[in-house]
Amino acid sequence: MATKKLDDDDDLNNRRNQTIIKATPIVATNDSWVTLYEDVLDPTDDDSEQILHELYQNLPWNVETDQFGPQSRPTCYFADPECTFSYVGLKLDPPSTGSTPGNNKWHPTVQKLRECVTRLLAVAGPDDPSSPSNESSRPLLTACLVNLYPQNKGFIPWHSDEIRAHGKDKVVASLSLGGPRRFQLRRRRRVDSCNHHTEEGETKPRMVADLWLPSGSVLLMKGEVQEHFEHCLPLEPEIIGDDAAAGDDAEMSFKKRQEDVTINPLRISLTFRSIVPGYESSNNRTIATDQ
Ligand SMILES: O=C(O)CCC(=O)C(=O)O
Ligand SMILES: [Fe+2]
Repeated sequence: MATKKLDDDDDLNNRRNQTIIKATPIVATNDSWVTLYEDVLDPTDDDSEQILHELYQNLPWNVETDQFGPQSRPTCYFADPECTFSYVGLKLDPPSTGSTPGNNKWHPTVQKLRECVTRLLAVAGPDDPSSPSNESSRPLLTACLVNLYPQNKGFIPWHSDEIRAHGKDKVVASLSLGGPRRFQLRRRRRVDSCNHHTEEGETKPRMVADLWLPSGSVLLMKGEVQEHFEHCLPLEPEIIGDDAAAGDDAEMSFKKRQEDVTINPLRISLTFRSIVPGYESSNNRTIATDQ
């Protein structure tokens, strides 16, 4: 994707293709993997900035209403035929052309990014157990929920993704554009038969990760991650620390800092998913309520 401008220059293309993608394991147990891949898109290439603004302006954003009310950010959904995503009382179907029901209509840029993330997961390494196996003949990434976090707005509260339709690999691979925005991951709490809260791995700290997702990175969640963990993307408070209460100088310096730094910058995430075509219709499932 980032090589678009270099199409006529094989030498440069070759060099770019050798760019090192940094992989940081965040969770790696026998059934759950969370890995952050950085520099999947080159952040120094203005392409990622251009793609961010193209998607921001051109995608058909919509604030969906789920069982808890209007969602905390606009989204839009692309998917292969019959790849319905049902979560929190909401059913998202693949876009259709209108006259041809079920005809898939991926936005061309989202489609190119799907190919880019598919390539990343394919080369993530056969020795890496977090690398999805995709033994079926259909594409691994069949759907994409795109999330918009407008500047100083847009967040996602603590939740686990509803992945019952995501097949064996249970892949959610989130490509970040813009930002950075904060991402937190913690162990899930469960209520036992006596109505007591219990935590998975009670001897370990509950919070597992608290990091900033850089533009051009991909956060892969795979396996039983949603079963054992929950995640969120909070909004940072606009006033940090005691500065506002600490007198004129501090207030001035805070205002200055605000001019220099956008605390919650515009971000778009493309969450590519391994939804199995026909799963929801053939299972005629009831809607889960775990977000
Ligand atoms: O924006 C992200 O990277 C993750 C979004 C998310 O948690 C979701 O769509 O379920
Ligand atoms: Fe999520």
